[in-house]
Amino acid sequence: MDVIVKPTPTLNGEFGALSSKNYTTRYLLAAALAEGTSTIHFPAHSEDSDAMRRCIRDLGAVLEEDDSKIVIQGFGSHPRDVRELNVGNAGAVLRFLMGVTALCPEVTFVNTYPDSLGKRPHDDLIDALGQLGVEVQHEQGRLPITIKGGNAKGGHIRVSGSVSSQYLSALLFVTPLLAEDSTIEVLNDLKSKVVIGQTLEVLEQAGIVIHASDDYMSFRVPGGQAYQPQTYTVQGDYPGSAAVLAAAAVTQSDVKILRLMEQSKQGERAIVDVLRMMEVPLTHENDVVHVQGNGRLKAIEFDGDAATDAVLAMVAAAVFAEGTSRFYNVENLRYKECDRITDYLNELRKAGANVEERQAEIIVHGRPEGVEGGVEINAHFDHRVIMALTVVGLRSKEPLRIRDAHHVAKSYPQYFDHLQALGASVQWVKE
Ligand SMILES: O=C(O)C1=C[C@@H](OP(=O)(O)O)[C@@H](O)[C@H](O)C1
Ligand SMILES: C=C(OP(=O)(O)O)C(=O)O
Repeated sequence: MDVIVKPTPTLNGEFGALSSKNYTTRYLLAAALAEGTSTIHFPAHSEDSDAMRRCIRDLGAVLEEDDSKIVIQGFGSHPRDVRELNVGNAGAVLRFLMGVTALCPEVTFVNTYPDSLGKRPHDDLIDALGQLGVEVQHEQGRLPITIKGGNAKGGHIRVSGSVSSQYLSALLFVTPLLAEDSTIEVLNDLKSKVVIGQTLEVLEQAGIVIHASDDYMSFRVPGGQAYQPQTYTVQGDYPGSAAVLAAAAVTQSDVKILRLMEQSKQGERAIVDVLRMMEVPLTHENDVVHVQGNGRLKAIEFDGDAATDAVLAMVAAAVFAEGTSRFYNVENLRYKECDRITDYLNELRKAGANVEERQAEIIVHGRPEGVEGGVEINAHFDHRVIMALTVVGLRSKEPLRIRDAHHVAKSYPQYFDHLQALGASVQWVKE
């Protein structure tokens, strides 16, 4: 399915933010790893969170869900012996479960998105699992991947953090369940470091003890622990909301998004500070972000690693800013659903934006007068490319047609409904 995005001068209205993808995947996993019954209120519904639901069910968890909560009977440290798992296109789900299946005799993760997740590297995690005595079969570090676990006991593990924080999160989820204590040493840089704060927060809520250094570069994990069944409540999602806030920033708007916690550990809450630095009129009080956009924005410089999943939305806003913006320290955007630097900037250029790339930087020469539009956009299987190009389309002179926009459902299936409710001219069309 494609979406046609037409120029839309004004957006008005309010709605509750979608539920956080990162917290939903973590709570589902923590509940599955507990023996006993856990409840998760307001879990996210999207392809990625559904992938985690499907896989923990396959591994032996029992799930019962109604409109507002999911009740999970976990399998504790004894997942069922399954042959295959299908994580769809969900990177975090794959990596977390590659860790957990170190407890299983033999599981194959199948490759259902060869052009997206199928291209992403997992070498650093494969290497770390090898240090735990887990045999991993793989295609040059990529899917399909077979994990032959069952013998992992714990010990000293070194893992590189220079490509993704998800490898470290995977180890933090599984090592507490191993018989012996573990120490984890992070080599090189740790990208998306703030996300580790979310992992540690959830582990602590599940009663797991981890001793982390202040810089998150080394960890001591006592073995033989048990996840406690818990009641969790999922907070609103900043990465998805960032795109709607960017849309409000580039139009004449009066838009409120509710349920966005000021004290959240989601790094992407930086969208609020970034838009403020761009001089977009907004407030953030009582978990409500209120944007009263006037369409005028100022260029900024920003370290994107702190807010990795909101950078594309920030860049989309910068397309219309006065001056040149620079988003630096973003190399790991290249290892996501697509190459979010080269592929994304190619699509932005098609739409008429003036952008430049470096290996680890995106540079945007703003065009406050608007961009031409009138072209077809390749989504590259990437929900965040789809959301960001939609922001650009709202302020293009001619409509943008975003091909295969249904991939937005990876994280935010209601994105276009929410925008329509605000008055955006967006319309689904069959190919
Ligand atoms: O741990 C997680 O849930 C995630 C970590 C981040 O990935 P990287 O650590 O690869 O940057 C982020 O982009 C992804 O959407 C979710
Ligand atoms: C990169 C993302 O997800 P994942 O790595 O889990 O596929 C994302 O949601 O933008």
